[in-house]
Amino acid sequence: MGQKWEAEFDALLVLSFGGPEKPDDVRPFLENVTRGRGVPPERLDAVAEHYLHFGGVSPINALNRDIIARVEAGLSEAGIDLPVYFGNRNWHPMVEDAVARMGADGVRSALVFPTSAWGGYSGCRQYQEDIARARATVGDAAPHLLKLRQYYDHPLLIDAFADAVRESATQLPAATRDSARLVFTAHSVPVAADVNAGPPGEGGNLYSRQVAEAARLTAHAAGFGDFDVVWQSRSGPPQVPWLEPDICDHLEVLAAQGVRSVVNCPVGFVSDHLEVVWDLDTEAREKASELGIDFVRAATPGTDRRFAELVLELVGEHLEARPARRLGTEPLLGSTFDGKSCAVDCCKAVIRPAGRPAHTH
Ligand SMILES: CC1=C(CCC(=O)O)c2cc3nc(cc4[nH]c(cc5[nH]c(cc1n2)c(C)c5CCC(=O)O)c(CCC(=O)O)c4C)C(CCC(=O)O)=C3C
Ligand SMILES: [Fe+2]
Repeated sequence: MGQKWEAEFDALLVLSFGGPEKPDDVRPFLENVTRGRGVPPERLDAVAEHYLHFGGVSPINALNRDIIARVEAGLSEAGIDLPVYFGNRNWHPMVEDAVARMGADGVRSALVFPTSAWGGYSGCRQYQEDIARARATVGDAAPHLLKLRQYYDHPLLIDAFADAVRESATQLPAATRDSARLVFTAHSVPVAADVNAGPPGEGGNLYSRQVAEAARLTAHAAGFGDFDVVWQSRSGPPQVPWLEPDICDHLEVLAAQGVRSVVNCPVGFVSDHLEVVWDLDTEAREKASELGIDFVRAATPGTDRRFAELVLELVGEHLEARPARRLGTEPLLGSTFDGKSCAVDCCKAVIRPAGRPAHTH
């Protein structure tokens, strides 16, 4: 069985978002991210500050290299000879360069592991577009690329989050630990993008539905009955509605209800990206402290050994036709060939020029 797979796929590409690795990278990186997306310049200045606060270095590339090292170790332990490549949408190593190198190395056909677990435009379809663009750029030498599926409810991911929730709760002061409120966060997106998320005619909101389901599964596994799902890291002009409430506004509501401690689980992020270390560990923590709330943030799963095992399992679904292990019931999509979308208009982009109101006549 392994032979059949090794004949069909001769490499694995880890496809991610990318981030700056020195101060001079920050502006060009942000321009790549926001080209044509209507993010106001004030927001870009603020986000540039966040990166510069950390010396102009995003944690994301190093975290992805760690994941790749563990995946390579797992593959070699399993006796699978499959070289792993690394490419990003927005910063070096760029996916176009990775795909060019794969072609030059004689790779004909490869699997692609995306570092986003989710459906939706930003979390899924845009990665399909990256694959299609990279193949088009490289031309005839480009390998065929099969993107692996969404994995937001994989038991290895949920277990890693649940252990992290339990572990971070133990860091709360004994006096407020037992009454702690569990608050999940994921990256906000425009409401219109969430409405478009999923195949047309299947109810929409695929991203927020998957986030809600992952939160429920994690809370249950961690032994919490009550929990909230809120959002973080909004951008875009103020008149465009995004998923709400924001974590910081929600902390005010919780404080007014008498909540004295919060366990925050960034269920929407696989690693400690800048959004985690800035928007949560800096801004939300400061807000909580102003409100007199004890605040702890659960670890992300990227550094957990189970995350590399998850990558190997997804690869094994193609190697050995293993059934997809999952805990949830929401639609599970996102695996397509050569950057096609899952369906016509699946997770369609919402492009609106900066500053223009949603409805004009
Ligand atoms: C759903 C989602 C994920 C999760 C899925 C996935 O992982 O892909 C994600 C991940 C990430 N987003 C990241 C960074 C940024 N996202 C931005 C802007 C935006 N994100 C959006 C959504 C998402 N983003 C959206 C709808 C926008 C508006 C503009 C647009 O429609 O594209 C901007 C522009 C400035 C700002 O407004 O913040 C930056 C710098 C980084 C790297 C962080 C690091 O360096 O560690 C990562 C992993
Ligand atoms: Fe983002």
